[in-house]
Amino acid sequence: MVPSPKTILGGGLSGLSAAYYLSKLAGKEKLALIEASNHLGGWIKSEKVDKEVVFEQGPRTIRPVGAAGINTLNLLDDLGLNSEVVPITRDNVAAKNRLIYVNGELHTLPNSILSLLSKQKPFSKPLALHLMQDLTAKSIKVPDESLYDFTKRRFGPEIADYLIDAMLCGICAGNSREVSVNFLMKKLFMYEQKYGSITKGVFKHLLDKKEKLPNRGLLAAQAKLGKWNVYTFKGGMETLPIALEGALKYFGNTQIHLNMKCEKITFNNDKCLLDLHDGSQQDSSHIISSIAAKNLAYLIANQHPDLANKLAKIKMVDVAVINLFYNGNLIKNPGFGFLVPPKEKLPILGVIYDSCCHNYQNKTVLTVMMGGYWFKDLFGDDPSEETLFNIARDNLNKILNISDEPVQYKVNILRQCIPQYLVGHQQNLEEINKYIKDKKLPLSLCGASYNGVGVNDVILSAKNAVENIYL
Ligand SMILES: Cc1cc2nc3c(=O)[nH]c(=O)nc-3n(C[C@H](O)[C@H](O)[C@H](O)COP(=O)(O)OP(=O)(O)OC[C@H]3O[C@@H](n4cnc5c(N)ncnc54)[C@H](O)[C@@H]3O)c2cc1C
Ligand SMILES: C=Cc1c2[nH]c(c1C)Cc1[nH]c(c(CCC(=O)O)c1C)Cc1[nH]c(c(C)c1CCC(=O)O)Cc1[nH]c(c(C)c1C=C)C2
Repeated sequence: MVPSPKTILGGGLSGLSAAYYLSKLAGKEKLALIEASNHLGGWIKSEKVDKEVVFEQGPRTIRPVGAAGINTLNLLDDLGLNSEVVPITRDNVAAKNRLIYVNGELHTLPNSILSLLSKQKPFSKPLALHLMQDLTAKSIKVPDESLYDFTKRRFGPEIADYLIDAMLCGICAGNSREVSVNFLMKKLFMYEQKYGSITKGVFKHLLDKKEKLPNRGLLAAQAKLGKWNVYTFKGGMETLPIALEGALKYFGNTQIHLNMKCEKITFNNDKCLLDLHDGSQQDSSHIISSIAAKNLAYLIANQHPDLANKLAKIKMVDVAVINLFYNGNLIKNPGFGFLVPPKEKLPILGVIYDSCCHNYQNKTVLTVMMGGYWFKDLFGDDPSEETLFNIARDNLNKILNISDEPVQYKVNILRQCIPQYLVGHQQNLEEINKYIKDKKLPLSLCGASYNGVGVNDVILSAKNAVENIYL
């Protein structure tokens, strides 16, 4: 009898990465990858609109640091993508200039020791003094807390309102009053809980061994030596899923099924059965689910309602992405882009200056992101593309003083695209993993819903999920 294949559910970046790592470990074992849409890469979509200009719908830059950052660079080495990478080094304006729009003005966020020590708008005193509030702030014992409450308690309201609120918009389009402190500041929160202040924790841990990092391949070594801040790809981010798909085809042991939504999963002893959109069924010895937790919840709800309830707690938000391309250099103060803290009550979350990262000559390419946690309140259930475009253009015209019309633009509404790690996320994750372990379900989880929403995180989550099967 032919053994049932291991199945990867979802063909986004995490599903493709899981298939890649699994292919390398599985030897001759057959694998299946099931993807609901006709496209591999999930939210990663790059559309070429002229000779050099690319409209990115999803991610556009990757960080090269930490274990997860090195892991991605090593994967790029393996895939032979070295010559496709475009580094943005720490001395590049796109790395140094990150802006926020507050009180009708754009302000550069502090990017050097000197700028931490001097008073800079919109802050009422030097940032260093805000940070020093931690020394005298009263500590409280709590199991988890919102990012907003934590930063307001430790550093004061200006840091929470301008810096943290804006940063959270620029990473998960979320509300810092609901997102867990562990999402961005796990270590700092642990220091406060253990030692009474972040500063004390930092000093106590100064001599700690550094995080164990994987060996650096060629690209990771170049990134360190060359002081890369972030990087992207010449032909756009889709270069990565395309290369992963190519590698899977080369290995030849993964059958990729596109347009094949999974509608139900039934676990039976140590086997699983997937009901597919076309009425067929797929037997599987193990499922690696890379789809959003709330989508997985729906598939298992009948048989495992308790697990489904826990998975469904991991909420997602909608983001409208408006790419615009203009002739000429329209950005007076180049940089990475700007974020708008929610306190400003504007209908946009932020704008990325894509042309600054790619060094396009005499062209301006911008991406406006809108909605997130506030999508429905701002735009209702089903805003038209025209409405969203007009809002994006009017805000750009006002904030960047642009009077030209774009040569081209594109509006996409990314429904349920970014997970929100709400207060209690960590505990919920532990309960999810315990349930799967206790019931001995042949199920592994990876993707943006669990241990980090960035490109690096989802690739590493896939690698860990695969390696844990073979432990
Ligand atoms: C607007 C935006 C900007 C971003 N910017 C950055 C950035 O600059 N840097 C960075 O590091 N990260 C960024 N990210 C995050 C990063 O892009 C994502 O976290 C990552 O791409 C998620 O990959 P994934 O595979 O986990 O999920 P997805 O991309 O959601 O893939 C899941 C796949 O599963 C499929 N699927 C779902 N249900 C089923 C089913 N029932 N049956 C079969 N298939 C199914 C879907 O069709 C999809 O293809 C951004 C994300 C967004 C949305
Ligand atoms: C306004 C909406 C969004 C912008 N980017 C994202 C959203 C939802 C998504 C996103 N951006 C980054 C990540 C990865 C985080 C990681 O763990 O690596 C994700 C999921 C990268 C990022 N972008 C900004 C920051 C501060 C970061 C964190 C890492 C880094 O330092 O590079 C800034 C930023 N994001 C957006 C804008 C307009 C912006 C402006 C300064 C858009």
